[in-house]
Amino acid sequence: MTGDPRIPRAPGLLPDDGASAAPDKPQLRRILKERRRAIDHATKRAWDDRIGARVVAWVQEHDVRMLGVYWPLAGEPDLRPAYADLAEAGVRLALPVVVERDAALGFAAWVPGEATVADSMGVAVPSELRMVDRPDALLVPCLGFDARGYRVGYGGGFYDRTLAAEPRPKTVGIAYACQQVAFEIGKYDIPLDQMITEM
Ligand SMILES: Nc1nc2c(c(=O)[nH]1)N(C=O)[C@@H](CNc1ccc(C(=O)N[C@@H](CCC(=O)O)C(=O)O)cc1)CN2
Ligand SMILES: Nc1ncnc2c1ncn2[C@@H]1O[C@H](COP(=O)(O)OP(=O)(O)OP(=O)(O)O)[C@@H](O)[C@H]1O
Repeated sequence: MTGDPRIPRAPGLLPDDGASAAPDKPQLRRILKERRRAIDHATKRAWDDRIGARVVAWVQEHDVRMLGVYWPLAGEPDLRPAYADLAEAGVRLALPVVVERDAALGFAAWVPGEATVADSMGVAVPSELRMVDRPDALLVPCLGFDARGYRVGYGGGFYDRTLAAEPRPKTVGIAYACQQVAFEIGKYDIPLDQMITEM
């Protein structure tokens, strides 16, 4: 995936060349959250539209029956308009649910427009939980990612644990291009199949 033209080098700080001293993970998470916060509202809306259109095209190309989506948290790309298009095209959707602290994520069926409530972690989940099997493909929100598709998340390890069990679902990392960084890979890290950004 190194050669994917949709994964450009992020400009500025933290070149993804392995040459500079890597900041630690908490520091890296702070930097990445700041970068995301610095994106102005109109730009974010335009980027989210582009990412959403690419997600719809990817889902159609890969014949996905059930897609694990995410409800946007703190500056993550908001792809809810694309979710509505996908549902209309017959794709079943599911939202991730933290069932236990140190476990894989669960997934609950969700239809756009259906009511949600904030769970104990502040993440929106369907008010009425209809749990389903792990979807055949997942959109994975990334706080950071590298050229090989490795991901930095919020640190709970939820997606890593979710992807540990075979057969693995297809995975598409979702992030803005400015979130590409170099970092040290942990032993549980599994690279994503593909990244989709606005670039
Ligand atoms: N949109 C979205 N949903 C998701 C995830 C995610 O990364 N993004 N998750 C991926 O694992 C799971 C939830 N995991 C979470 C892990 C940590 C924190 C957390 O530390 N939140 C901070 C606030 C973060 C911020 O404001 O930037 C906090 O509560 O203090 C939240 C959710 C399932 N759902
Ligand atoms: N497959 C796994 N089995 C057991 N523990 C795991 C597994 N994957 C991750 N973990 C645990 O989760 C912790 C957090 O992982 P990491 O720092 O990679 O989180 P993250 O990918 O940034 O977060 P998240 O996936 O929640 O967004 C790891 O230190 C590890 O202890």
